Amino acid sequence: MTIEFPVPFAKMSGTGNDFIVIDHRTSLVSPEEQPDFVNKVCRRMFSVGADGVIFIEASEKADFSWQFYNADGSVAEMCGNGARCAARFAYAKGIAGRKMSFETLAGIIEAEVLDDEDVSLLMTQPFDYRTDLTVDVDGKTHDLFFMNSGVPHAVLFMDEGAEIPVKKWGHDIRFHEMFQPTGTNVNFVQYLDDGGIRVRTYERGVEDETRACGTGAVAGAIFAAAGTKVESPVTVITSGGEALTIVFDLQEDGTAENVYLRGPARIIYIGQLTAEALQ
Ligand SMILES: N[C@@H](CCC[C@H](N)C(=O)O)C(=O)O
Repeated sequence: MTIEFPVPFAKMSGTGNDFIVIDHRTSLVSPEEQPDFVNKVCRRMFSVGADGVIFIEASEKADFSWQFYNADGSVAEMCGNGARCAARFAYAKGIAGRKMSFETLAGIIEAEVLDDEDVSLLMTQPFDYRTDLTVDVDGKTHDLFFMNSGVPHAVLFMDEGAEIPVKKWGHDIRFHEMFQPTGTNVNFVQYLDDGGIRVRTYERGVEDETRACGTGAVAGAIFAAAGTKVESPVTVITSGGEALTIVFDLQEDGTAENVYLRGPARIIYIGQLTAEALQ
């Protein structure tokens, strides 16, 4: 194994979506080792446990670059909650100032660390909108909306108060043939009385419901606004009960421009991974 132990890291939480963030400007884990390393350190109860791992790397085009991994060791192009954590980490470590930009596989993200623990992100432009799809779940046909807000997202609107088996339905849709070979994240959206929405997300690469998903909140908010039931800024209540704010310019055709995602990014603890974290 080409891993330089101990590996310093920060455990971070973006509205309950939790990550291990590693300053990797000096290489500690070789690229070939990274998927297995991630898979092992993300195991809850046996290691640190997290929804993903973020390696902060040097960049020639921006303040830094990142490599984002889901808990299962798969690479994702973007992660909204992880991006807020990466920005807060970079600011805390002096890698970037309050206002920064960083490279992701989805494109350059601009971020600003605000006065409190909040971070605001200018997201990449969503694309691949589909509003003509349906899917059969639990013996019923549901309208399904789709976009790529950095990563692929399916969105289903559910009645308020409906019991939603997120893990089962999410899994079935994530692996549905219409989304192969890449698969999709799956969001279940409910309108709230106060004008906001609740979004519960089944995440690809975690293969379960997570406590929050930033790019999923973006997709849910834009489709909800296109359906004229909410307006930007949209407050999204996540599965973990915390709020994200999505700001965007809705276009006449239902697409969105200038999409911002704002919410907390907390440094829970810092530590050092030993080789035993991989056992
Ligand atoms: N939790 C993230 C999304 C992470 C990537 C996703 N699981 C995928 O593989 O597409 C977010 O906050 O956006």
